[in-house]
Amino acid sequence: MSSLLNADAKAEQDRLKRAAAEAAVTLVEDGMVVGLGTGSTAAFALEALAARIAKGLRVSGVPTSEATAALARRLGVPLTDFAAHRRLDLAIDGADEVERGTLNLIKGLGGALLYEKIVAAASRRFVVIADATKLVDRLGERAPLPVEIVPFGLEPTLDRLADAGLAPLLRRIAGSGEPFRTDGGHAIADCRTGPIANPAALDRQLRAMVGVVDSGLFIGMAAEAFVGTAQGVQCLTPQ
Ligand SMILES: O=C(CO)[C@H](O)[C@H](O)COP(=O)(O)O
Repeated sequence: MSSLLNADAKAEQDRLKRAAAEAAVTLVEDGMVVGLGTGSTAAFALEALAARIAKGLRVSGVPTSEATAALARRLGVPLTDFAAHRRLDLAIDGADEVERGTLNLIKGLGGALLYEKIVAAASRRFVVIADATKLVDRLGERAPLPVEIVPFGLEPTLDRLADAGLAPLLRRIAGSGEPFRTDGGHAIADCRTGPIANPAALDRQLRAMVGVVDSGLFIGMAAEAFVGTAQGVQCLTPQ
């Protein structure tokens, strides 16, 4: 019974993710170079983009992960890279938490935060897509904060995160027992922060730590968030 309820809730969440993704993909114009996000919501956006390409839209995409690149190839979405395009017109990506008002984000539970941040930073317009469960009053309320770290010196870096009160847990590939590695070859520590009072200060503190590559905090980067709700898709802008 409860697994049926869970299946229903998951189907509804997927419906809202898809609706948000489809709304964001309407922003894509002919000739654009688009940053392609990672995760289940971003996969719905890729499907919507592929459907428009099948009808004649000409675009190319820069993927934020090998998984997204593989899906894009399967769906027939042409890929390009930063060597050919230093600036992207638009990037569309999911998020683990979206803070109401600021549109600051936690990203990276899918393990692609560094490449996602590089793509978002290189884009003229960065658009977030999410279902309503991702909206929070304060970042860190529900999701852990992923922090990407260099494997060399992993243990002292984890100690540094623990000394900062962040209770880091290493992300592991389910079942294998091996530490998870990002496409860039780094490890990820998921940190329990609780509600974060000053995300910009925490992001600065983390990025200043030896051994830390980047944090999953995306501060002041999102221009809009398309959020799928039971009442329809809301387009939020930073207040
Ligand atoms: O940051 C991410 C991957 O690194 C994803 O965008 C985030 O985890 C959301 O995933 P989903 O759309 O599957 O809920």
